[in-house]
Amino acid sequence: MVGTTSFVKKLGISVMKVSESKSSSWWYNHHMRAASRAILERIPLVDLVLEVRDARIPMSSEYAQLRKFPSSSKNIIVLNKMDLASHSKTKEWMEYFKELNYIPYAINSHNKDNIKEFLNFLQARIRDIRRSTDSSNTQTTTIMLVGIPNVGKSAFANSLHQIGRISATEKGKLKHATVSPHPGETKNITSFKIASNPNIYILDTPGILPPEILDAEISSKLALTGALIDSVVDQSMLAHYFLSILNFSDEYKKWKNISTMDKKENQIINDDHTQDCVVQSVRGALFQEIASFKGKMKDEKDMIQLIEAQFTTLRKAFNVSLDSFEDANSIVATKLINLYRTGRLGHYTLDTLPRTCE
Ligand SMILES: Nc1nc2c(ncn2[C@@H]2O[C@H](COP(=O)(O)OP(=O)(O)OP(=O)(O)O)[C@@H](O)[C@H]2O)c(=O)[nH]1
Repeated sequence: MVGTTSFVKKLGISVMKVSESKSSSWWYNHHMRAASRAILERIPLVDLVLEVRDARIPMSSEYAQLRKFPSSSKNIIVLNKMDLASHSKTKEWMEYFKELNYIPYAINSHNKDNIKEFLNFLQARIRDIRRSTDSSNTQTTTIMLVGIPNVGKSAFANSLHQIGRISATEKGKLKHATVSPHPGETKNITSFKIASNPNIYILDTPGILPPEILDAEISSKLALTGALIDSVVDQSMLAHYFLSILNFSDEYKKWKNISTMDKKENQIINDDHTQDCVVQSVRGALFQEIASFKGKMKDEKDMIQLIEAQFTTLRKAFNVSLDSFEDANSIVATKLINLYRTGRLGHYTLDTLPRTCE
């Protein structure tokens, strides 16, 4: 992955639509400004801040506004969506954050056991804070979740609320945060009880981005992981970006057996359009294109040729048969990105650890 970073820069891939990239701060509307102000006002008042980041981009998903506060033992970095990131890279990132005196914790918000372990860790942490601040008699602790859009704050808040040790009536059958694959769905700060005696409340907050993101590579990573609304992103360029990452990785090598299936089986896959069969078909198509590639990955022209060949094969794999080349490519791109975002095309950590940068 180290080589990909500079290569993607060389390719000059810009995933932002031209009309959008011209206007600065296009995502920072007055809702986000107001929410950002409300969050910043509350941070000094809460007992603990959980900064939720996306484990696939542990650095690029930083909640930059937290830098306005002195680094504090109150802050924990939650690397959510660990199920979508490279397991070994997540471990390395955890070590890196520990070296910087942060408290990192990797999690999959959809995994009950993970959430139970996290709750135990959280309660131990709260006991420590109470002891050190001489507030052991305090009956209520308030924790705030902060983060950029779509990192899974609401899914995390819901899971903590559902699994937390509180009575069934307190769980309030109807109370849950809005979870959505689209960024910017959380509009207000909402409180959820996650433990009783002593009480712990968690505040779910709207996702906030910095007013400007000047680095094209960071915006590509934010777009690919779903932190930016898709309407401002060129889906075809985003798919190019993803394919360049995939082609440089080792993930596709696991799909070798799919591509060696005999033609009859391939035919069945192409006729069957259940999600699993489409995924197999896509993996096989991507592997085959890379396996038959004669050029050099590090050569920009060769890489672009490979990606274009992959787009053509993917039209078949996704069963897209439109006459217009642009429409077909944009459908392929959208479908490909969806598969990546649900983890069906491998596990990638897109950020490179600072000490291993080229
Ligand atoms: N695979 C996986 N998906 C997750 C995880 N946590 C959340 N998601 C998914 O990520 C998407 C975004 O989750 P949300 O909880 O709505 O994210 P948010 O940070 O509250 O988003 P905003 O409203 O933009 O602030 C949803 O489709 C969730 O189901 C996780 O640990 N693993």
